[in-house]
Amino acid sequence: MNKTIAKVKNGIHGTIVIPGDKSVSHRSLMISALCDGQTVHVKNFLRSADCLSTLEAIRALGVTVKENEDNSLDITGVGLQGLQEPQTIVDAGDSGTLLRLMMGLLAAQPFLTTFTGDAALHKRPMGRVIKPLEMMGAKIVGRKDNTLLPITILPNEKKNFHGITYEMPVASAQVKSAILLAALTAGVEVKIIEPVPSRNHTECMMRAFGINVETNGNEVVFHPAERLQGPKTIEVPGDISSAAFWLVAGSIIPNSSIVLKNVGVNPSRTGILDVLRDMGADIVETNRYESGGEAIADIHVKSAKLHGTAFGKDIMPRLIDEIPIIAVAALFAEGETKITGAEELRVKETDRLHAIAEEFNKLAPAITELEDGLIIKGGLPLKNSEAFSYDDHRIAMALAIAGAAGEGVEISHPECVNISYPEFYDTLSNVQI
Ligand SMILES: O=C(O)C1=C[C@@H](OP(=O)(O)O)[C@@H](O)[C@H](O)C1
Ligand SMILES: C=C(OP(=O)(O)O)C(=O)O
Repeated sequence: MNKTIAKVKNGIHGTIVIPGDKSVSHRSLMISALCDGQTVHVKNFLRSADCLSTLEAIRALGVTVKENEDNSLDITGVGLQGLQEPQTIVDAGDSGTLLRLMMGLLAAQPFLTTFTGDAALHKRPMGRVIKPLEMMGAKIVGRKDNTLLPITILPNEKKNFHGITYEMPVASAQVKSAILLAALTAGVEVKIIEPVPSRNHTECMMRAFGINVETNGNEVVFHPAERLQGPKTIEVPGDISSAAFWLVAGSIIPNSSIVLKNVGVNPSRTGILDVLRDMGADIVETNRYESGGEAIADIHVKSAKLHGTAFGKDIMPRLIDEIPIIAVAALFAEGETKITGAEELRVKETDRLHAIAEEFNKLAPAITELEDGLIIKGGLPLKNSEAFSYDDHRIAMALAIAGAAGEGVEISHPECVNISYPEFYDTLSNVQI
């Protein structure tokens, strides 16, 4: 069934408590699972489809996870050598993060794991993870010359693993994290060099668990540890990639004023704040503090007159998932916006550059698709139309905000928001006067 989004009449107002960060939620399960018999309390875990798939996968590896009513988890670690062979195929669902990080986690285990996933995940490139893991000693087989799902990790022994220095061809936190998790479980030293630094949640969380991970510019060096000593509690910050929809909605819908609570503002994720401020947005951060190496703040956003901008590959990893909603900001800005260096968007849940150009042009003929980006003409009148989510959560939510700020929209395949933000449509209704 389609989702009808109406034009917002009188602005959006109030306070939104932003749900837990998807990246940090995945990592909280995988890293806590490796503690020595200790129970880690994870607060504000994101109960979305992707993170619940990771919860099931971790249980399949023999780890006890208690789910509490307040969205917290209690995870009892089994130690660095304590994971058990899953009795059936591990289903990664739609989640690139689950699959790629778990391939690292399981690369050096003495048992076999086979992964599957949904139709979208079967098309996404996995050679980028398999290659460095094989260089470390892993034995992995996958469809199409070890590049695609289904993928099997063969039983292996730690003694077959060795450290590597790996220069990553693409900036990817998932590839970096897979290598770090393999190094942790295999007990080897690795050095990773990124073209541009990507999100560093794995490094932050490993440090919170007593691991020595050094960062120097584009280089990350991991030193092996005998065992993991977890903090008693992990606090998952609100996901800035979810807050992004309200940052843009609050900016472009006239007469809006909205406070976003507990947003993760780790500098490796705040490219959206830089770009929106550069476009003229009125965004103020308050109540800043740190937890587990992650910066957290409240963000107040008010309507503002935006203008076009240009940005490219250097900032891309800091806002990689925000391009669909930044495209919406650009539609409502004065002048042109040019986005380049965004070719990674072609291998997300869908080809997001193509999906943005196809579907937003149904609302206004404003977008030109480039090989590695988009040119967006701002200020054209929008019309109400039907548009397709491509079963991609970020496309669906960006379309919803474009419709709410414009003349409404009918979204087909709207339920994919469950991947990262199950309460998104309810929140959109609740913040309208
Ligand atoms: O490590 C992570 O949690 C993620 C890394 C990014 O992917 P890449 O590593 O492929 O850039 C991002 O797009 C994804 O939503 C989450
Ligand atoms: C690309 C995304 O996630 P993943 O790679 O985990 O599927 C996303 O959430 O936008």
